[in-house]
Amino acid sequence: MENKAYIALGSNLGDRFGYLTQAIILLEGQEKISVINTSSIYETDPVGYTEQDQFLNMVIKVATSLSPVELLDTCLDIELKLGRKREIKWGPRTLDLDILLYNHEIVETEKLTLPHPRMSERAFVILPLLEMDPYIKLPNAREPLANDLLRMPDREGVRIWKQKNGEDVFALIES
Ligand SMILES: Nc1ncnc2c1ncn2[C@@H]1O[C@H](COP(=O)(O)OP(=O)(O)OP(=O)(O)O)[C@@H](O)[C@H]1O
Ligand SMILES: Nc1nc2c(c(=O)[nH]1)N=C(CO)CN2
Repeated sequence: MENKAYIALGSNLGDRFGYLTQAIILLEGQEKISVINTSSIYETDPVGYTEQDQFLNMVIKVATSLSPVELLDTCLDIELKLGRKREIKWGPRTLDLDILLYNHEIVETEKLTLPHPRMSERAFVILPLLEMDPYIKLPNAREPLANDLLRMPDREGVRIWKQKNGEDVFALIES
């Protein structure tokens, strides 16, 4: 499990907390994935398509022996298992899993882009990511990601919903 990846989770339909929890359990249940850290959970105003309910968002860090594309396919499978339907672009969803970073790799294919192309514009991604790794820098970036947050107008739309206490990865979803 030599590779490290960050995955963003989002849900704004139905039992939002239940979907995030199930996603983490299903990821951890994969033989080639181990969840090694989780952020707090944030409640966030919808971005892009704004006529929809608030999201719960969080970021997790995994160790994996899957390739980036295999990890993406696993995430897409889990989205489907948890009832994801693709209807409106950027619209409501039971579960969204986006791979933010995979080691320091840069990938630009039709199926997968790494780092995730919209991550540095999204306070609902950057805040939970910085909570876990405050000095993180994207591959090829000149400045740490924290500097992007300072320039961001929508960070007021991101509030802690369930604070992570302690170091145990599963403390958050078991409490
Ligand atoms: N880093 C990535 N993580 C997840 N999916 C990606 C990534 N790069 C490209 N994709 C592709 O994006 C496709 C569409 O993803 P999805 O429908 O979840 O988009 P979205 O979540 O609505 O919008 P956004 O991509 O802006 O978050 C996926 O099927 C996948 O092939
Ligand atoms: N607050 C918030 N807004 C969004 C989100 C999300 O996860 N959280 N996901 C989107 C499509 O990926 C579009 N807009």
